[in-house]
Parts: sequence; C-alpha cells; structure tokens
Amino acid sequence: MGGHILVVGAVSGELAGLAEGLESRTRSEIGGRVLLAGHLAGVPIRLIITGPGMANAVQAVTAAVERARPRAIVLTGCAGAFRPSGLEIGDIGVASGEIDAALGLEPETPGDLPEELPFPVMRCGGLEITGRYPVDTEMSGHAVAVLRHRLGRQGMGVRQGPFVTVSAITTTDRRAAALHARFSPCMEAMEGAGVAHVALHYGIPFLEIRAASNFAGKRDRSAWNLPLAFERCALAVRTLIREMPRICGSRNKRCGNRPPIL
Ligand SMILES: O=C(O)c1cccc(C(=O)CC[C@H]2O[C@@H](n3cnc4c(=O)[nH]cnc43)[C@H](O)[C@@H]2O)c1
Repeated sequence: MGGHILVVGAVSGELAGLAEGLESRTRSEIGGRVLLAGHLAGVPIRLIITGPGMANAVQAVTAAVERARPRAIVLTGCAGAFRPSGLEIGDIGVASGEIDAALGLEPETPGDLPEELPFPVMRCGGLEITGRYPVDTEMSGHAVAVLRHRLGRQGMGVRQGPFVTVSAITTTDRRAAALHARFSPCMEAMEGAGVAHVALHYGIPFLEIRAASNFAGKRDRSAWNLPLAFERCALAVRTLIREMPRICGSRNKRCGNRPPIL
C-alpha cells in the first residue's frame, strides 16, 4: 500500500496514544508544527499537532500536504457530544459531513445562528460549498462498520452523523438546542470544517473520528473527561489504521489548486 496517512490533532494529548505506538519514529518540524512520522501496523503514518481552532488546523495541514501528499487525512481528537445523538462521554463519533457553523450571514435576532452564506467559498466537482463539507462517504461508512464491530463489543458507542465546527465553544443548552435543531449534529469541535476544506481543495479523502470529552451545552468543566477522550480517539484511529488497506482505497477526488473564487 503506497502513500502515508496524515493524522491530525489539535493538541498533543489527542495524538499521544498514537505517537507512543509509532514504529521507527522520526520527529521534524513543518510550517512551525511538530510532525512525527513512522509506521503503525506496517502503514506509513504522519502525525501533526496543529494547535486548537480552524486557523491553526488549516495552516498546519496545508503545510504538511504541500510537503508530502498523503493518501488520506484523518482528523481526530476530543469533542462535545450532542445529547440527542445518544453519545455518552468516551463514545466515538464518525463524521458524515462537516458544517462550519460560524460561516454565513449575521442573523436578524442577536444570538441566533448565522443564515446560510449566499455565495460559495469553494466549488468542487459540481459542488458549491457554502458551509457544509462532504467527507469521504465510503471511508466513513467502512470506519463506522469496523469501529462498531471492534469497539462496540467493548461497550463503546459508535455513532455516525454531521459534525459542527465552532469558533466559540458552546456553553449554553439554548445554543446546543439551536445547533441541533438546524444541523442534527452528533458532535461539535473546532477544526473539522477547516481540515475538510483543505482536503477537498487538494482532492484528498478525508475522515474525522472523535471521542466525546463532554456534552455540548451548559458548561460544566468538572464533567469533562479529556483523558478518556484522548485514550479513546487514539484507540479508534489505531483500530482503523490496522484495517486501512480495506478502508482507504486509491481514490483521489482532486479539485486542483484552482484560483480562489472570491
Ligand atoms: O475548556 C477548557 O477548560 C479546556 C481545558 C483543557 C483543554 C481544552 C481543550 O482542549 C478543548 C478544545 C479542543 O477540544 C475540542 N473540543 C472538545 N470539546 C469541545 C466542545 O464542546 N466544543 C468545541 N470544541 C471542543 C476542540 O476541537 C478543541 O481543539 C479545554
């Protein structure tokens, strides 16, 4: 199997469990970010820690992709789970799509969600992206099946659904309910739409898998379980990488480096 998998996390804890198991590990810097390279179960892997938020993620992933084109990008880490999804803390979410919840038109009522942008930020393969990014459906479907089979029997919930990307972490039940009413997401985090944008731009299959560290809604820091989420997201990615030859084919849905449309 040729080409490496680029695994992306915002903070070091999210990739620590994968970094520990890397065979023939090397450490370098790219675009001012730490890049670890090596193999997991014989699969060539690069891990990049981006820093939190979309701006960091876009800069880091662009730098990594420009240095060496991966065969797939997997974004992982902790996330806030939406209660109606049925996910519990420590459970796994697999994105079926990525929604940039901050992009759009200012709403008439302060505090409401933005309305959909009236022009695309990207055109790709007949798609006009105004804030909702596709993921690689084939990879995502395989990932859910594998994770349910392997982790479900250890008592871990695995759900597939849209992820929302936010700039401000949701801290009220009102906001969580509004996001759920609009997008029916299973998880929220801060990097997904940015990495999905870069992946689509370069035509690289993209997958996002996270573990719930908290519930989206009223902020109760004492109820967050970051260590459990870090451990579980690494377990999920490791489990998938072992199955990568089956999950990640040689498809390349290239958009090309077309000039910006704005
Ligand atoms: O809020 C804190 O006090 C805090 C303390 C230590 C670490 C963190 C984080 O790393 C959170 C930001 C990071 O995690 C993702 N994430 C996790 N849960 C959520 C959420 O409910 N809403 C948005 N993002 C979340 C996010 O992708 C960041 O990279 C926080």
